Order: sequence, then structure tokens, then C-alpha cells
Amino acid sequence: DTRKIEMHYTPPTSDTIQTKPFPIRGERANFVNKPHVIAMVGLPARGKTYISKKLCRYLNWIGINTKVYNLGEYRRHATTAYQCHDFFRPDNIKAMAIRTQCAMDALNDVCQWLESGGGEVAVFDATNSTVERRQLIRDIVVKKMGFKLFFVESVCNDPEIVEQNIMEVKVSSPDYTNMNKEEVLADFMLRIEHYQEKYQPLDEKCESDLSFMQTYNTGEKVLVHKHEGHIQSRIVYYLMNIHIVPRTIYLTRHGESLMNLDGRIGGDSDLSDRGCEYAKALGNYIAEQDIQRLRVWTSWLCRTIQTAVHVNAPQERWKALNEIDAGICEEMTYEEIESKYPSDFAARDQNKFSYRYPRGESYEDLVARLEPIIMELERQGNVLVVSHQAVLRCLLAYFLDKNADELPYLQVPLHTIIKLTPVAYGCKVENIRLPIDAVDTHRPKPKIP
Ligand SMILES: COc1ccc(-n2cc(-c3ccccc3)c3c(=O)[nH]cnc32)cc1
Ligand SMILES: O=P(O)(O)OC[C@H]1O[C@](O)(CO)[C@@H](O)[C@@H]1O
Repeated sequence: DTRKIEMHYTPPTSDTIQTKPFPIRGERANFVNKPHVIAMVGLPARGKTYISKKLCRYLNWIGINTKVYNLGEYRRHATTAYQCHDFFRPDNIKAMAIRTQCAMDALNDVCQWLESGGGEVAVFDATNSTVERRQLIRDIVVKKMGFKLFFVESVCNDPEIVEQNIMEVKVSSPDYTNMNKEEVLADFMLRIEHYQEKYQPLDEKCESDLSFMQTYNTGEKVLVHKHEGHIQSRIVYYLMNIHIVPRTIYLTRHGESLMNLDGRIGGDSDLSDRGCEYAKALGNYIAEQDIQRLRVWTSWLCRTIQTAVHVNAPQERWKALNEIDAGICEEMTYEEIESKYPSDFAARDQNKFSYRYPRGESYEDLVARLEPIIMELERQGNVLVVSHQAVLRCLLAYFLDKNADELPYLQVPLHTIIKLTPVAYGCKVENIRLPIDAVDTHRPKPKIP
């Protein structure tokens, strides 16, 4: 049918869109922590998904139950294979209707998860690039559901960063499985132009009632407007500290210690002879890597300081990197603990993340003590961290997005360098085992009888 159908696009309101019934709310009980929606704003290829995923990983790690809702995934689920940028033309009525319906479906899922799924923070990863769309979100999230809403806009006009983003993550997007890199770049630049036509950055004058932050050129400059509450302040602070400059983080335990040889936990013993061998080998390995402006961080315990002694780089001692405090069980073997404190020993295996040694710490306590270490690591360049088994499990869980059940059982063997390199939205991890024997201190989760 070649007749051009004249259709006038009437912008939707939260009542006209065919949605599944939102769980209508009465007045929300005034919880200490109201559920939060973090809504991203920004043109394509401004790092919205990068920020969403990284923020989600950080909030889950500090114990705030967070989930990302990516509108692109809803759209791909709703439509057949992506043809090209035409789909995103603002005058493409059919596509606009699909896109708006997808947004409503995503918001519906967000509200259900926060309402009854145990969620605390939902990150709505979409362009949300018009005042109209942001008002719609506000009507649903704040007025209907009584949740808190915080917009995070990424403004970035550095063509190199935008192109780096496209070449690093868009080329592997499901939208572009049958295109080569040049075609992807060309199509994506046109896609951005379609958004650009209608893009309205957050404006503190006409959106004066909204809580939001804007980050310019990956955090070079940040504007914060009427942020409210603890979670929003933590998000602003986190996004001011992260950067995208390529670097490598090396994690290693101290060399084998005399307590390790004896099967005893904790204490502050010296390295064994093999532990001293590892320290020398570590010094050689790091020298061979010729790492630019390397910093070395150790704990205050002598086994980590002795391990770093041959590494030729500026060193810092962090008490926060000390091993988990086993309280009354310090310097005991697991067998001694099991025979002297059988119920404590059993309780620890029941919930190793939350179990706290009497007059000691839990893994949960460790994560809280290590949050400033993670924040400083995000600010840094190349760093070698020389620490301990329980501590490195917590740091690894942050970088590799491991949950509280997995964390206390992550494998962190002695005499092994764990090399972490940020890549796309995650981290490449390599284990470099230096050829010096050592005892195995890993105690797996016992099979529940
Ligand atoms: C690895 O793939 C990446 C994809 C996107 C990014 N990114 C991250 C930010 C960014 C934004 C705010 C704070 C920190 C980073 C950003 C951007 O402001 N403009 C384009 N891209 C960006 C980095 C890696
Ligand atoms: O939580 P797990 O598996 O007992 O491992 C932590 C223990 O590992 C060690 O670092 C070495 O055994 C101890 O100092 C510490 O208590």
C-alpha cells in the first residue's frame, strides 16, 4: 500500500500507554531506605552502560541489592534483528511506539522488583534524552510508586572517547553481528545524530525539582543538583573517583609464612624459606614487567612487608589490608578450633560471609573495612597489592562481581600473582603461578551431610 499514512504522533502520558497495571501504592511506609531508581541520561556512546554496570557491581559489593535494566535489551527482545539506524529516526512512528512500549515495560519491571522483589536500587540504563521522558519516569517512579529518583547524565563531546567507546563495546553489540567495524562506526554515528535532534540535556531551570548529577568527559567536571540521601551521595562520590585510563592491578598474597607451614591462622609470623624465595621471584617478575609508575601497597603485617622487599617501587602500608581478625581463634589450627569451639566452627561453614569470630571479624566486616581501599584503587593507576587470603577474596569479589556466597571460597593460592586488566565492561583476570612450592591454605566448603 503506497499511500502515505498521515499520522500525528501524540506524545504518551503515563495513563495512555497500554501497560500492565502498576502496583498502585498507597502512602509508602517511611522506610529508612526508600527504594531508589537511578535513571541514566545521555546520548549513545557516552558510557551509560559502563557506568550502570560498574555502579551496580559497586553497590552490590557494599551490600546494597542493585540491578540494571537496560532498555536496549528490551528493544532487542521486542523487535526482530536490528536493520540499521533508521529504526532510531524520530519520525519513525512505528519504531517510536515500540521504543516507548519497551520503556514502559522496563519501568514496570523496575517497579515490581523494587516493590516486591527485594530490590533496593534499580539502574534504568537508557538515553532518557528528553524532558518529556524524564517527566514520565518521575510520574511513575516518584508520584505513583513513592520511590526516590536520581538522574545521572553523562555529557561527553570528546570524539576520541566516543569513538573508543564504540570500537570497544558497540562492535560486539548484538545489533551489529553482521557488520564490520567501519560499517558499525558509520551506522552508530548516524544513530547518535537521530538522538541528537531531540536531545535535551538535564536543565536545572526547567527541571528544577529533579535530583540529578551531570558528569562531563568521564568525570573531569561534575555538577550535582538537589541530591538527597546517603545512596545518592555515595553514587556521586564513586563516579567522581572512577576513570577509564588503562592500567593493571596486581594482587598477590604474602609468601608462605611460618604460621602457614604450621597450618595456623592469623598471627604475624615471618616468611618461611620458600616464602623468602617467592619474595625474590616476585621482585624479578615485577622488574621484568617494566610497569610504569607502579605503586606497591602492603598490610602492616611483617609477612607482606617482607614479601615486597625486593620490589623496586614506592611502597605504602595499609592497616585496612591486614588479614581477617580471627579473634579468640587467632594462631590456632582449624582442627584445634573444631575441637575447642565446635558450634562456632560449624556456624562458620553455615554462613561463612556473615559469621564473625568471637572478638574478631567476619567477611562482611572485611568488605566494610576494604571499601576505602577499593575507592583509592579506582583512583589509582598501576598498583601491586600484597595482602592476605581473606582480604584478597574480598577485593577479587569486587573486580569479578562475585556474590556473598561465592566470596569466602574464592581460590587465592600462595605464590600466585593475580593480574587484573579492565576490558569492555569487566575485568580480564590472569593467574601467574611462580614456581616455588607452598602449602595449600584453601579450606573448601564441606559437603552438607
Ligand atoms: C570499555 O568500554 C567503555 C565504554 C564507555 C566508557 N565510558 C565511561 C565514561 C565515563 C563517564 C563518567 C564517569 C566515568 C566514565 C564515558 C564517557 O563519559 N563517554 C564515553 N564513554 C565513556 C568507558 C569504557
Ligand atoms: O576464611 P578462611 O578460609 O579461613 O581463610 C582466612 C584465613 O587464611 C589465612 O590468611 C591463612 O590461613 C588466615 O590468616 C585466615 O584466618
